[in-house]
Amino acid sequence: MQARPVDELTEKEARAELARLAEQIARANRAYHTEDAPEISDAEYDALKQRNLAIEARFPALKRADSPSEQVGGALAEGFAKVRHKVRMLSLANAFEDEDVAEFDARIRNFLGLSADAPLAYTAEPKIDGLSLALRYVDGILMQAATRGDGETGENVTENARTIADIPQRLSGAPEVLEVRGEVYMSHADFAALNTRQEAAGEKTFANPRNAAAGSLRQLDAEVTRSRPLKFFAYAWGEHSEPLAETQMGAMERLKALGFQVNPYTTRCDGPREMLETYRRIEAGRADLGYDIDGVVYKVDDIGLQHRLGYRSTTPRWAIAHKFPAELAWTRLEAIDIQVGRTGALSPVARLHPVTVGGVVVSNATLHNEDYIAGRDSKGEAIRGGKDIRVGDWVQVYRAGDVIPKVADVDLARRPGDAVPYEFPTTCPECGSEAIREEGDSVRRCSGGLICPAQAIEKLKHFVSRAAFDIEGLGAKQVEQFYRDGWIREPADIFTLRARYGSGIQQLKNREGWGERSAQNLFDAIDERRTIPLDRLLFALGIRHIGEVAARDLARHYGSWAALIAAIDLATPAAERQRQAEAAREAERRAAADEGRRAQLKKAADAVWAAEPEIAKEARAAWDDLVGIDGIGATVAQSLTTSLTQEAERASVERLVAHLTIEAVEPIGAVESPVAGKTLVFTGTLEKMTRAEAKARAEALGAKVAGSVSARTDLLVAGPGAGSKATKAAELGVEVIDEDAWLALIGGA
Ligand SMILES: NC(=O)c1ccc[n+]([C@@H]2O[C@H](COP(=O)([O-])OP(=O)(O)OC[C@H]3O[C@@H](n4cnc5c(N)ncnc54)[C@H](O)[C@@H]3O)[C@@H](O)[C@H]2O)c1
Ligand SMILES: [Zn+2]
Repeated sequence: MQARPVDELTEKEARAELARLAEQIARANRAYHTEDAPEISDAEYDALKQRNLAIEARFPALKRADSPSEQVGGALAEGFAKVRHKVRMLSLANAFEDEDVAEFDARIRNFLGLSADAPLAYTAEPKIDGLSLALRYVDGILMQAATRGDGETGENVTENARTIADIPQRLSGAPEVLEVRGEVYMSHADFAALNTRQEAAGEKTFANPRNAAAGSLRQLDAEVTRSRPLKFFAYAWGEHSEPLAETQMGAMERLKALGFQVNPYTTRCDGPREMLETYRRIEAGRADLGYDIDGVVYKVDDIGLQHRLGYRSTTPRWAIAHKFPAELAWTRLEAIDIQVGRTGALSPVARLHPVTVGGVVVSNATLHNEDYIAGRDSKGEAIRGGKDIRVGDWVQVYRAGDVIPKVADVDLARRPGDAVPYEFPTTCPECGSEAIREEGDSVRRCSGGLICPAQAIEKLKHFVSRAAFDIEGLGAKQVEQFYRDGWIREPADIFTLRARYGSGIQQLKNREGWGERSAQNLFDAIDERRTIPLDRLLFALGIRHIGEVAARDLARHYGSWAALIAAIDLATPAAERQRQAEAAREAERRAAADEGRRAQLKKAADAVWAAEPEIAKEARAAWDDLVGIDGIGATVAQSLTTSLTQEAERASVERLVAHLTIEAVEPIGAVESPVAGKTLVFTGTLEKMTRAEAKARAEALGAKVAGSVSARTDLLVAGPGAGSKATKAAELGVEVIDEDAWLALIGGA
């Protein structure tokens, strides 16, 4: 799907899109970081993050409280003890183009107040595609190893780390306290051998070396980790009782002297030109390294400057990851299959002649939707120069350290003479119901609803998934089996399973794969989930557009299931009216040629509301309240009201809820600091740091920095030459302090 250019978005569209992006990114993070099983490609993920950043840059006011640009990694997996990091473990900002590197240099000079020709050195080193690990040594003895987790708290994997040969158990000549950080990874050869062994043993194989490394390190049984050939490169440090060196290069040498592996391709560079040369050299040697790298990391060499530059919410200002472009290959498209998803979406899947892309054999790829196959985007505009995709075509497959590959291009010169345009089905291949494509939707959907077995099964799978009810022993496979046998047709049936079959556990025992013990465990696991937080329940229902983030927003707003349902019922007539008004407006918009007429028609559409005084005030208020929730918006609200008031669907939800105790959800906490939550203004000349640096420090401590003084200002930091702002602050009774007092307040220079 071709996304709309960010600078064409209206504020309303931007808000809705930020919500959607938060959703998609949260989901990808969970799959990738928590479950080691990514669902989208890295390139696709990076594109989502970039777009989110671009929209936030254009509409700073719309930035969400739970913005993905403020988060690192994913939730911790269950079963590990938690380790709170003394120094946060962060992510890296990305560069994709050469210009981004020059800009990175310019930004740093600007921040530090350095002229364009002042010397400024960097290091360039391969970005290892593994997972980061923090090793804590006290008096030279390895005491603790922790994964990054969400950056604040990681998983304790000490015993697992002790099994890795590259990780020294003892250091001599190290500072009293030293936390060494680096990347755990697996070589290509070890990865291939591991997959062969896994396959022979009938165990799951890994999609790529990164997943294999992450899955192997994060094992509850360290003996499993021992059997996996993991390696480790050191490249950073956390808490340390004395400095390692004055430069990044020096620190790497010191780490090497202490007995760590450091990457031999790390190079000192005198500026962007040398950085790009090093990037090209590392990229050219990539295939011969024997392990995966996904880019080059540049870091300011001078550690003193690194300290001054400091951090944004999730990334250091003094480093950036320059990513390699995605990997591509050509192969033949053998067939197009249609899969039916949870919301009835018909998704076309390309069956490919197997081809190796970036070290992974690819035989399926997504084709997105019917427009994509036809060579159009959702607006009807040409993509790929308008080339359609046909069975028999040679297609370009695109992958970037990822799992679901895509078809990016078609070679018309190699198109077989008898190839015909693909005809997208207009009935559901699973249940035969009509498949409808609504105005403005790029996806065709099966209209069968709950009678469509594909939708019912996908809904159930979603219901029991990790982020939803997470019922131990009831995975996708079991759900399919239970559905086929007619034991579970809808979520409520899960909670009556024991009542219906429990007395005769015999029945379950007689089935493939179930014993007395596992049946009993399943019933117990189900009982454990009879109490469920409201947000999880909402997410589990699998309503279109309601992902984890929207579910949490709704749960926080309404507090209880009863309040939510009451509000929805109340808002529904208004929702319907709104839908009609929008449909009218949309139809007119398409008909209207010129501005004047459009305005006239907009008025007419607005009149739909005006002409309906019987839509009670409360309905309107309930609707406004719903769409007013930060991050919800009309699309989510419509989906929620439509699905929860649709008769069969509502009945099914009511049957489910009757078995549950639903818990309220608490709001999130904030950073603790003397300026957290306060609004600050800087004015005059600061002498110890640039304005940018001061602002960054304040924001890192949870303060908001405003450009002008108002009644909402809590504190004015005024350097010499402060003018009208200081006067205004005095008038408003706002507290004014100087730079030294400011430094003292935030804990020194
Ligand atoms: N496919 C998906 O669904 C999905 C989801 C989430 C994240 N991702 C991928 O994960 C990455 C984003 O996650 P991220 O927050 O870990 O950011 P990142 O991988 O872009 O950068 C930060 C990480 O780089 C690693 N690193 C490797 N070599 C390094 C070196 N020499 N110096 C410093 N750091 C080095 C560290 O582990 C560090 O935490 C991206 O590549 C993204 O595409 C993919
Ligand atoms: Zn169907």
